[in-house]
Amino acid sequence: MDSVSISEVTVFRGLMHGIRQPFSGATISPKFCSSKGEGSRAITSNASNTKSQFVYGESLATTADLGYKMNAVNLKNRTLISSVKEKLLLDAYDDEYGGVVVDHEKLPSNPNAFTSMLRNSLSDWRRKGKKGIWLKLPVEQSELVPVAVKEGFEYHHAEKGYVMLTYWIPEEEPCMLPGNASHQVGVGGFVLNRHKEVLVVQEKYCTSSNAGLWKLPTGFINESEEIFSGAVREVKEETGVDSEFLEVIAFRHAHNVAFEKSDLFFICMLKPLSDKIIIDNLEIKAAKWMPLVEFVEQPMIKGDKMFKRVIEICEARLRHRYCGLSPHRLVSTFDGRPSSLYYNVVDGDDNDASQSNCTADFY
Ligand SMILES: NC(=O)C1=CN([C@@H]2O[C@H](COP(=O)(O)OP(=O)(O)OC[C@H]3O[C@@H](n4cnc5c(N)ncnc54)[C@H](O)[C@@H]3O)[C@@H](O)[C@H]2O)C=CC1
Repeated sequence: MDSVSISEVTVFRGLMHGIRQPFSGATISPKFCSSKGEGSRAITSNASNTKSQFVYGESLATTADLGYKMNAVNLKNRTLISSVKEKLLLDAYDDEYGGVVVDHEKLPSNPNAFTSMLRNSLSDWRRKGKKGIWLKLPVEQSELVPVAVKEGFEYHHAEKGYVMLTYWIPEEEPCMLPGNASHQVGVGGFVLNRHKEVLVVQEKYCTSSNAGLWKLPTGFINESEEIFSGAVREVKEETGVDSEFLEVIAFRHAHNVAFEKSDLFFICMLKPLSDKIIIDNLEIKAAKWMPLVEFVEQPMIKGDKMFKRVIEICEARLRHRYCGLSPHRLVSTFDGRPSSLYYNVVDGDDNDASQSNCTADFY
Protein backbone atom coordinates (compact mmCIF):
# COMPACT_ATOMS: atom_id res chain seq x y z
CA MET A 1 0.00 0.00 0.00
CA ASP A 2 1.23 3.51 -0.74
CA SER A 3 2.34 5.69 2.10
CA VAL A 4 -0.27 8.12 3.28
CA SER A 5 -0.29 11.73 2.15
CA ILE A 6 -1.91 14.91 3.29
CA SER A 7 -4.29 14.53 0.44
CA GLU A 8 -5.33 11.10 1.54
CA VAL A 9 -5.84 12.28 5.02
CA THR A 10 -7.98 15.02 3.53
CA VAL A 11 -9.89 12.22 1.91
CA PHE A 12 -10.32 10.61 5.29
CA ARG A 13 -11.40 13.89 6.71
CA GLY A 14 -14.06 14.22 4.08
CA LEU A 15 -14.94 10.62 4.75
CA MET A 16 -15.34 11.14 8.41
CA HIS A 17 -17.51 14.19 7.83
CA GLY A 18 -19.63 12.16 5.52
CA ILE A 19 -19.92 9.20 7.88
CA ARG A 20 -21.18 10.08 11.30
CA GLN A 21 -20.91 6.62 12.78
CA PRO A 22 -19.13 5.37 14.69
CA PHE A 23 -17.09 8.57 14.74
CA SER A 24 -20.04 10.81 15.24
CA GLY A 25 -18.91 14.41 15.55
CA ALA A 26 -15.31 13.50 14.93
CA THR A 27 -12.98 15.51 12.79
CA ILE A 28 -9.91 13.94 11.35
CA SER A 29 -6.49 15.47 11.02
CA PRO A 30 -3.33 14.05 9.55
CA LYS A 31 -1.06 11.97 11.69
CA PHE A 32 1.70 9.92 10.31
CA CYS A 33 3.01 6.76 11.79
CA SER A 34 6.46 6.49 10.32
CA SER A 35 7.48 3.58 12.53
CA LYS A 36 4.80 1.43 11.01
CA GLY A 37 6.21 1.60 7.55
CA GLU A 38 4.07 0.93 4.51
CA GLY A 39 0.58 -0.01 5.28
CA SER A 40 0.37 2.04 8.43
CA ARG A 41 -1.93 5.01 8.46
CA ALA A 42 -2.83 7.18 11.35
CA ILE A 43 -5.84 9.31 11.98
CA THR A 44 -6.32 11.62 14.89
CA SER A 45 -9.89 11.69 16.00
CA ASN A 46 -11.16 14.70 17.86
CA ALA A 47 -14.48 14.16 19.50
CA SER A 48 -16.04 16.25 22.24
CA ASN A 49 -12.71 17.99 22.89
CA THR A 50 -11.23 14.62 23.60
CA LYS A 51 -8.22 13.81 21.50
CA SER A 52 -7.60 10.25 20.81
CA GLN A 53 -5.35 8.54 18.38
CA PHE A 54 -5.98 5.34 16.62
CA VAL A 55 -4.00 3.56 14.05
CA TYR A 56 -5.23 1.04 11.69
CA GLY A 57 -2.61 -1.35 10.55
CA GLU A 58 -0.81 -3.75 12.77
CA SER A 59 -0.88 -1.76 16.01
CA LEU A 60 -3.84 -0.17 17.74
CA ALA A 61 -4.35 3.29 19.17
CA THR A 62 -5.20 4.56 22.57
CA THR A 63 -8.90 4.28 22.90
CA ALA A 64 -9.86 4.59 26.52
CA ASP A 65 -11.13 8.16 26.42
CA LEU A 66 -13.51 7.40 23.62
CA GLY A 67 -15.43 5.13 25.87
CA TYR A 68 -15.51 2.09 23.69
CA LYS A 69 -13.10 -0.46 22.44
CA MET A 70 -11.15 1.16 19.69
CA ASN A 71 -9.57 -2.14 18.78
CA ALA A 72 -12.83 -3.47 17.65
CA VAL A 73 -13.84 -0.20 16.07
CA ASN A 74 -10.56 0.00 14.28
CA LEU A 75 -10.75 -3.47 12.84
CA LYS A 76 -14.37 -3.12 11.98
CA ASN A 77 -13.87 0.16 10.19
CA ARG A 78 -10.65 -0.65 8.44
CA THR A 79 -12.53 -2.09 5.53
CA LEU A 80 -15.16 0.58 5.73
CA ILE A 81 -12.62 3.36 5.69
CA SER A 82 -10.68 2.00 2.80
CA SER A 83 -13.79 1.24 0.81
CA VAL A 84 -15.24 4.70 1.40
CA LYS A 85 -11.88 6.25 0.76
CA GLU A 86 -11.96 4.56 -2.63
CA LYS A 87 -15.31 6.22 -3.21
CA LEU A 88 -13.83 9.62 -2.43
CA LEU A 89 -11.43 9.31 -5.31
CA LEU A 90 -12.67 9.31 -8.88
CA ASP A 91 -12.52 5.98 -10.63
CA ALA A 92 -9.74 6.18 -13.16
CA TYR A 93 -7.16 4.12 -14.96
CA ASP A 94 -3.59 4.83 -15.99
CA ASP A 95 -2.70 5.56 -19.58
CA GLU A 96 0.54 4.57 -21.29
CA TYR A 97 1.99 8.10 -21.06
CA GLY A 98 2.06 8.35 -17.29
CA GLY A 99 -1.34 10.00 -17.21
CA VAL A 100 -4.79 9.09 -16.00
CA VAL A 101 -8.15 8.62 -17.74
CA VAL A 102 -11.15 9.19 -15.49
CA ASP A 103 -13.90 6.61 -15.87
CA HIS A 104 -16.82 8.75 -17.06
CA GLU A 105 -19.29 5.97 -16.37
CA LYS A 106 -18.63 6.15 -12.65
CA LEU A 107 -18.79 9.88 -12.05
CA PRO A 108 -20.84 11.07 -9.07
CA SER A 109 -24.01 12.88 -10.04
CA ASN A 110 -23.79 15.43 -7.26
CA PRO A 111 -21.56 18.43 -8.13
CA ASN A 112 -20.48 18.86 -4.49
CA ALA A 113 -19.38 15.24 -4.26
CA PHE A 114 -17.64 15.65 -7.60
CA THR A 115 -15.78 18.76 -6.39
CA SER A 116 -14.47 16.94 -3.39
CA MET A 117 -13.56 13.77 -5.28
CA LEU A 118 -11.87 15.75 -8.03
CA ARG A 119 -9.75 17.69 -5.55
CA ASN A 120 -8.84 14.52 -3.70
CA SER A 121 -7.98 12.77 -6.92
CA LEU A 122 -5.85 15.66 -8.16
CA SER A 123 -3.85 15.54 -4.93
CA ASP A 124 -3.55 11.79 -5.23
CA TRP A 125 -2.41 11.94 -8.87
CA ARG A 126 0.03 14.75 -8.06
CA ARG A 127 1.50 12.71 -5.22
CA LYS A 128 1.87 9.72 -7.52
CA GLY A 129 3.65 11.80 -10.19
CA LYS A 130 0.88 11.48 -12.75
CA LYS A 131 1.04 13.81 -15.74
CA GLY A 132 -1.90 14.35 -18.08
CA ILE A 133 -5.45 13.87 -16.82
CA TRP A 134 -8.31 13.15 -19.25
CA LEU A 135 -11.77 13.92 -17.95
CA LYS A 136 -14.73 13.14 -20.19
CA LEU A 137 -17.99 14.69 -18.97
CA PRO A 138 -21.16 13.33 -20.62
CA VAL A 139 -23.79 15.85 -21.66
CA GLU A 140 -26.14 14.37 -19.03
CA GLN A 141 -23.69 15.58 -16.39
CA SER A 142 -22.89 18.97 -17.88
CA GLU A 143 -23.33 20.57 -14.44
CA LEU A 144 -19.91 19.09 -13.60
CA VAL A 145 -18.18 21.12 -16.33
CA PRO A 146 -17.92 24.41 -14.38
CA VAL A 147 -16.63 22.46 -11.38
CA ALA A 148 -13.81 20.94 -13.40
CA VAL A 149 -12.98 24.27 -15.06
CA LYS A 150 -12.81 25.92 -11.63
CA GLU A 151 -10.33 23.27 -10.53
CA GLY A 152 -8.08 24.16 -13.46
CA PHE A 153 -9.23 21.79 -16.20
CA GLU A 154 -9.23 23.06 -19.78
CA TYR A 155 -11.50 22.20 -22.72
CA HIS A 156 -9.87 19.77 -25.09
CA HIS A 157 -12.67 18.88 -27.48
CA ALA A 158 -16.38 18.26 -27.58
CA GLU A 159 -18.68 15.86 -29.38
CA LYS A 160 -22.46 15.73 -29.35
CA GLY A 161 -22.52 13.53 -26.25
CA TYR A 162 -19.64 14.87 -24.16
CA VAL A 163 -16.96 17.42 -23.53
CA MET A 164 -13.39 16.27 -22.91
CA LEU A 165 -11.30 18.26 -20.47
CA THR A 166 -7.65 17.92 -19.62
CA TYR A 167 -5.29 18.88 -16.83
CA TRP A 168 -1.51 18.81 -17.02
CA ILE A 169 -0.02 18.22 -13.58
CA PRO A 170 3.78 18.69 -13.80
CA GLU A 171 4.44 22.38 -13.39
CA GLU A 172 8.08 22.02 -14.33
CA GLU A 173 7.38 20.19 -17.60
CA PRO A 174 5.70 21.59 -20.72
CA CYS A 175 2.28 20.15 -21.45
CA MET A 176 2.71 17.17 -23.75
CA LEU A 177 -0.96 16.37 -24.27
CA PRO A 178 -1.84 16.20 -27.96
CA GLY A 179 -4.24 18.87 -29.20
CA ASN A 180 -7.66 18.26 -30.59
CA ALA A 181 -8.04 16.78 -34.09
CA SER A 182 -6.64 19.39 -36.43
CA HIS A 183 -8.12 18.41 -39.80
CA GLN A 184 -11.33 17.79 -41.66
CA VAL A 185 -11.19 15.36 -44.55
CA GLY A 186 -13.01 15.98 -47.80
CA VAL A 187 -13.37 14.08 -51.06
CA GLY A 188 -14.15 15.07 -54.60
CA GLY A 189 -15.30 12.58 -57.24
CA PHE A 190 -13.98 12.78 -60.80
CA VAL A 191 -16.40 10.49 -62.64
CA LEU A 192 -15.94 10.20 -66.39
CA ASN A 193 -18.19 8.20 -68.72
CA ARG A 194 -17.45 6.57 -72.05
CA HIS A 195 -18.59 9.73 -73.87
CA LYS A 196 -15.86 11.66 -72.12
CA GLU A 197 -18.44 13.46 -70.03
CA VAL A 198 -17.70 14.32 -66.45
CA LEU A 199 -20.32 14.17 -63.71
CA VAL A 200 -20.86 17.70 -62.36
CA VAL A 201 -23.13 19.48 -59.91
CA GLN A 202 -24.27 22.96 -59.03
CA GLU A 203 -24.42 23.54 -55.30
CA LYS A 204 -27.50 24.97 -53.65
CA TYR A 205 -25.47 26.94 -51.14
CA CYS A 206 -22.34 28.61 -52.43
CA THR A 207 -20.61 31.97 -52.55
CA SER A 208 -21.86 34.42 -55.16
CA SER A 209 -18.59 34.04 -57.08
CA ASN A 210 -19.29 30.30 -57.47
CA ALA A 211 -22.93 30.74 -58.52
CA GLY A 212 -23.66 28.86 -61.73
CA LEU A 213 -20.40 26.91 -61.57
CA TRP A 214 -20.53 23.26 -62.60
CA LYS A 215 -18.17 21.49 -60.24
CA LEU A 216 -17.18 17.99 -59.16
CA PRO A 217 -19.34 16.43 -56.41
CA THR A 218 -17.57 17.07 -53.11
CA GLY A 219 -18.24 16.36 -49.45
CA PHE A 220 -16.80 15.29 -46.15
CA ILE A 221 -15.72 11.88 -44.96
CA ASN A 222 -17.73 10.59 -42.03
CA GLU A 223 -16.24 9.28 -38.82
CA SER A 224 -14.62 5.85 -39.35
CA GLU A 225 -15.35 6.04 -43.08
CA GLU A 226 -12.77 5.11 -45.71
CA ILE A 227 -11.76 7.69 -48.30
CA PHE A 228 -12.64 5.24 -51.07
CA SER A 229 -16.13 4.47 -49.78
CA GLY A 230 -16.76 8.10 -48.76
CA ALA A 231 -16.08 9.27 -52.31
CA VAL A 232 -18.49 6.69 -53.73
CA ARG A 233 -21.11 7.64 -51.12
CA GLU A 234 -20.83 11.37 -51.78
CA VAL A 235 -21.23 10.91 -55.53
CA LYS A 236 -24.24 8.66 -54.98
CA GLU A 237 -25.84 11.03 -52.45
CA GLU A 238 -25.45 14.16 -54.56
CA THR A 239 -26.16 12.74 -58.02
CA GLY A 240 -27.70 9.28 -57.60
CA VAL A 241 -24.94 7.80 -59.79
CA ASP A 242 -23.35 4.51 -58.67
CA SER A 243 -19.61 4.30 -59.07
CA GLU A 244 -16.55 2.25 -58.31
CA PHE A 245 -13.49 3.78 -56.68
CA LEU A 246 -10.35 3.67 -58.81
CA GLU A 247 -7.65 5.93 -57.43
CA VAL A 248 -6.79 8.96 -55.37
CA ILE A 249 -5.48 11.22 -58.11
CA ALA A 250 -4.17 14.00 -55.89
CA PHE A 251 -4.84 15.61 -52.57
CA ARG A 252 -4.79 19.18 -51.42
CA HIS A 253 -3.74 20.35 -47.99
CA ALA A 254 -5.12 23.74 -46.90
CA HIS A 255 -5.25 25.55 -43.57
CA ASN A 256 -7.71 27.67 -41.60
CA VAL A 257 -10.55 26.35 -43.71
CA ALA A 258 -13.33 25.94 -41.16
CA PHE A 259 -13.17 27.09 -37.54
CA GLU A 260 -9.37 27.25 -37.79
CA LYS A 261 -9.16 23.60 -38.84
CA SER A 262 -7.00 22.43 -41.71
CA ASP A 263 -8.48 20.56 -44.64
CA LEU A 264 -7.33 17.51 -46.54
CA PHE A 265 -9.15 17.24 -49.85
CA PHE A 266 -8.74 13.95 -51.74
CA ILE A 267 -9.61 14.06 -55.43
CA CYS A 268 -10.70 10.61 -56.45
CA MET A 269 -11.20 8.99 -59.84
CA LEU A 270 -14.31 6.89 -59.97
CA LYS A 271 -15.68 4.60 -62.63
CA PRO A 272 -19.42 5.12 -63.29
CA LEU A 273 -21.62 2.06 -62.84
CA SER A 274 -24.85 3.85 -63.73
CA ASP A 275 -25.70 7.06 -65.53
CA LYS A 276 -29.14 8.08 -64.35
CA ILE A 277 -29.03 11.28 -62.32
CA ILE A 278 -31.23 11.79 -59.28
CA ILE A 279 -30.13 14.86 -57.35
CA ASP A 280 -30.15 15.40 -53.62
CA ASN A 281 -32.48 18.39 -53.35
CA LEU A 282 -31.16 19.36 -49.94
CA GLU A 283 -27.62 20.12 -51.08
CA ILE A 284 -27.64 20.21 -54.86
CA LYS A 285 -29.38 22.55 -57.29
CA ALA A 286 -28.58 20.57 -60.43
CA ALA A 287 -26.36 17.78 -61.75
CA LYS A 288 -25.51 16.54 -65.22
CA TRP A 289 -22.99 14.79 -67.41
CA MET A 290 -20.92 17.54 -69.01
CA PRO A 291 -18.40 17.12 -71.84
CA LEU A 292 -14.94 17.27 -70.28
CA VAL A 293 -13.85 19.97 -72.73
CA GLU A 294 -16.79 22.12 -71.74
CA PHE A 295 -16.13 21.57 -68.04
CA VAL A 296 -12.52 22.63 -68.45
CA GLU A 297 -13.49 25.75 -70.41
CA GLN A 298 -15.51 27.20 -67.52
CA PRO A 299 -13.72 30.40 -66.48
CA MET A 300 -13.73 29.41 -62.80
CA ILE A 301 -12.06 26.07 -63.61
CA LYS A 302 -9.75 27.43 -66.28
CA GLY A 303 -8.62 30.23 -64.01
CA ASP A 304 -8.22 28.10 -60.90
CA LYS A 305 -4.71 26.77 -60.34
CA MET A 306 -5.89 23.77 -58.35
CA PHE A 307 -8.72 22.54 -60.59
CA LYS A 308 -6.77 23.31 -63.76
CA ARG A 309 -3.94 21.13 -62.47
CA VAL A 310 -6.35 18.42 -61.29
CA ILE A 311 -7.86 18.21 -64.77
CA GLU A 312 -4.38 18.04 -66.31
CA ILE A 313 -3.53 15.17 -63.97
CA CYS A 314 -6.76 13.35 -64.80
CA GLU A 315 -6.11 13.75 -68.49
CA ALA A 316 -2.57 12.43 -68.02
CA ARG A 317 -4.07 9.49 -66.18
CA LEU A 318 -6.45 8.84 -69.10
CA ARG A 319 -3.40 8.62 -71.38
CA HIS A 320 -1.70 6.29 -68.85
CA ARG A 321 1.02 8.83 -68.27
CA TYR A 322 0.24 9.19 -64.61
CA CYS A 323 -0.78 6.78 -61.91
CA GLY A 324 -2.81 7.57 -58.81
CA LEU A 325 -2.93 5.78 -55.48
CA SER A 326 -5.22 2.85 -54.79
CA PRO A 327 -6.11 1.47 -51.37
CA HIS A 328 -4.62 -1.76 -50.12
CA ARG A 329 -6.18 -3.19 -46.99
CA LEU A 330 -3.78 -4.39 -44.32
CA VAL A 331 -3.29 -4.76 -40.61
CA SER A 332 -0.16 -3.29 -39.10
CA THR A 333 1.27 -5.16 -36.14
CA PHE A 334 2.17 -1.79 -34.63
CA ASP A 335 -1.40 -1.10 -33.67
CA GLY A 336 -3.28 -4.18 -34.83
CA ARG A 337 -5.77 -2.04 -36.72
CA PRO A 338 -7.20 -2.88 -40.12
CA SER A 339 -6.37 0.09 -42.32
CA SER A 340 -5.90 1.24 -45.90
CA LEU A 341 -2.50 2.02 -47.33
CA TYR A 342 -2.77 4.06 -50.51
CA TYR A 343 -0.06 3.48 -53.09
CA ASN A 344 0.32 2.71 -56.73
CA VAL A 345 1.61 -0.41 -58.41
CA VAL A 346 3.04 0.57 -61.76
CA ASP A 347 4.39 -2.73 -63.03
CA GLY A 348 2.83 -5.17 -60.64
CA ASP A 349 4.54 -8.13 -59.05
CA ASP A 350 7.01 -9.92 -61.31
CA ASN A 351 6.33 -7.34 -63.99
CA ASP A 352 2.76 -8.58 -64.27
CA ALA A 353 1.05 -5.52 -65.76
CA SER A 354 -2.36 -6.84 -64.79
CA GLN A 355 -1.45 -6.15 -61.16
CA SER A 356 -1.01 -2.48 -61.91
CA ASN A 357 -3.71 -0.15 -60.72
CA CYS A 358 -2.56 2.28 -63.39
CA THR A 359 -4.10 0.25 -66.18
CA ALA A 360 -7.66 0.36 -64.80
CA ASP A 361 -10.26 1.64 -67.25
CA PHE A 362 -12.34 4.63 -66.37
CA TYR A 363 -15.57 3.65 -68.01
N1 LIG B 1 -17.22 22.99 -52.90
C1 LIG B 1 -16.15 23.23 -53.63
O1 LIG B 1 -16.23 23.84 -54.70
C2 LIG B 1 -14.82 22.75 -53.21
C3 LIG B 1 -14.68 21.84 -52.20
N2 LIG B 1 -13.44 21.41 -51.83
C4 LIG B 1 -13.26 20.44 -50.79
O2 LIG B 1 -14.35 19.57 -50.74
C5 LIG B 1 -14.49 19.09 -49.42
C6 LIG B 1 -15.90 19.25 -49.04
O3 LIG B 1 -16.23 20.62 -49.15
P1 LIG B 1 -17.67 21.12 -49.62
O4 LIG B 1 -18.33 20.11 -50.48
O5 LIG B 1 -17.48 22.49 -50.16
O6 LIG B 1 -18.42 21.14 -48.24
P2 LIG B 1 -19.56 22.13 -47.82
O7 LIG B 1 -18.96 23.26 -47.07
O8 LIG B 1 -20.40 22.44 -49.00
O9 LIG B 1 -20.30 21.22 -46.78
C7 LIG B 1 -20.93 20.01 -47.22
C8 LIG B 1 -22.37 20.05 -46.79
O10 LIG B 1 -22.44 20.16 -45.38
C9 LIG B 1 -23.51 21.01 -45.01
N3 LIG B 1 -22.95 22.15 -44.28
C10 LIG B 1 -21.66 22.52 -44.19
N4 LIG B 1 -21.53 23.58 -43.39
C11 LIG B 1 -22.76 23.89 -42.98
C12 LIG B 1 -23.29 24.89 -42.10
N5 LIG B 1 -22.50 25.80 -41.51
N6 LIG B 1 -24.60 24.92 -41.89
C13 LIG B 1 -25.42 24.01 -42.47
N7 LIG B 1 -25.00 23.04 -43.30
C14 LIG B 1 -23.68 22.98 -43.54
C15 LIG B 1 -24.19 21.43 -46.28
O11 LIG B 1 -25.25 20.54 -46.54
C16 LIG B 1 -23.14 21.26 -47.32
O12 LIG B 1 -23.68 21.02 -48.58
C17 LIG B 1 -13.53 19.90 -48.54
O13 LIG B 1 -12.39 19.12 -48.29
C18 LIG B 1 -13.17 21.07 -49.43
O14 LIG B 1 -11.88 21.56 -49.17
C19 LIG B 1 -12.31 21.87 -52.44
C20 LIG B 1 -12.41 22.80 -53.42
C21 LIG B 1 -13.65 23.30 -53.91
